[in-house]
Amino acid sequence: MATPILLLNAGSSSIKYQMIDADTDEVMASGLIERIGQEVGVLTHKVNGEEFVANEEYTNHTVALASMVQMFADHGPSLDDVKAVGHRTVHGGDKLTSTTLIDEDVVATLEALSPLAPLHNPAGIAGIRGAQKALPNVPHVAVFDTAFFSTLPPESYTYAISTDLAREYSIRRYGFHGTSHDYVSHQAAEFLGKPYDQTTQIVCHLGNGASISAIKNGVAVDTSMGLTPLEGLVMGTRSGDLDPGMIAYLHREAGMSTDAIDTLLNKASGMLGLAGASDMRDVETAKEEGDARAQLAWDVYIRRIVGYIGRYYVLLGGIDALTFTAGVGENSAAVRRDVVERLAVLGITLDTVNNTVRSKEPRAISGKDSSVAVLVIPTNEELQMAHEVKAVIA
Ligand SMILES: Nc1ncnc2c1ncn2[C@@H]1O[C@H](COP(=O)(O)OP(=O)(O)O)[C@@H](O)[C@H]1O
Ligand SMILES: CC(=O)OP(=O)(O)O
Ligand SMILES: [Mg+2]
Repeated sequence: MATPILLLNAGSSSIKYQMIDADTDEVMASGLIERIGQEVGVLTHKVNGEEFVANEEYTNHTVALASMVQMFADHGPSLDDVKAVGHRTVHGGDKLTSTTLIDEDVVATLEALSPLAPLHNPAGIAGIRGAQKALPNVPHVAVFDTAFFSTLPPESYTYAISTDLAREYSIRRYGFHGTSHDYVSHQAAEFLGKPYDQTTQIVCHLGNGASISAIKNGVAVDTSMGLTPLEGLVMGTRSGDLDPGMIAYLHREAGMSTDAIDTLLNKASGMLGLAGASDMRDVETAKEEGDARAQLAWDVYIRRIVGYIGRYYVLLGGIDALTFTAGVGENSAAVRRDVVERLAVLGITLDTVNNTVRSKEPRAISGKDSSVAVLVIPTNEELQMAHEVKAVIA
């Protein structure tokens, strides 16, 4: 007996997937479809140590999912044995706050919330529709990025605007990447050998999208993303925090429509806007070659992270662990170095040798004299989702 679960993590231009046996945590297959919507997309399917690659035009997520299904049919494992499909779902608003069986009402709610997660919810819905078509006879389950942050206290989730308006439009801070913050913070406590509910920590999820969370004795109390996944850190293509006055200013002075401003801040800002490249590897290379734009982008990126760590350190009254995760956090030793170097005032130090070791395992990179454990922990949103889906279908 096994409980194979298919997990889909749909992004704006990509779909990551894994098939996991939720009884043993064994990864039965995994894959990535990139550059959806571009002329040539890439589908990489991994099974039994073998890799199969397809290059096709994936005009949209529905087409991409159909190709994924074909990959499973051609190279296995069979989708016939799948017991359930889990969907990473970014914005559940104030109605959908925990892992939920998907029905038409749930899809309608996600559609209504699309303006609050314009890069993510439409992709998630397309993933749900495509997978429902391919696997019509199994439960489909939504796992929400926001769920982990349902514990934020009012002083953290409240924006200082009219309470009536906020209530009418469900305007509050929700937080995202919760599946990752949840998984990684549990791994961090385990790594330290401390009970989760006695561990106070800061987790830096630095991927294409990026967010930081503050977790006090196992309870999420603050996070850098807010009403939408735009607030907070500087990201690949997103600005993160800025003066909200800029929006009206751009509208009036630059004649930009609200849609144009939304696109600017979500898709053409961040590292892309500052350095001309959204991928941190490209920015790092350009910076090392002396590119002044890349250097400035890097400095703005690091400063924002350091500012949030300082803020959360004070709000939490000190921490046990500071953890880096996701694409940049797991792989960029230079980002970790430049962040931790600026935390010396808090007694937090780095082991510069351990910091450069590459590994897929959780590891400590703090200096011997560090007041806080500094960790690198690979995230695994799909594994966390598999456990949550299994619990819902049980
Ligand atoms: N070796 C590396 N050095 C620096 N950044 C890296 C490295 N490998 C991956 N990245 C960064 O990780 C990002 C993707 O992170 P990921 O967590 O997969 O994001 P997402 O889930 O949002 O697609 C890439 O855009 C890239 O900038
Ligand atoms: C919510 C979010 O920003 O997700 P991602 O990092 O996958 O874009
Ligand atoms: Mg991600």
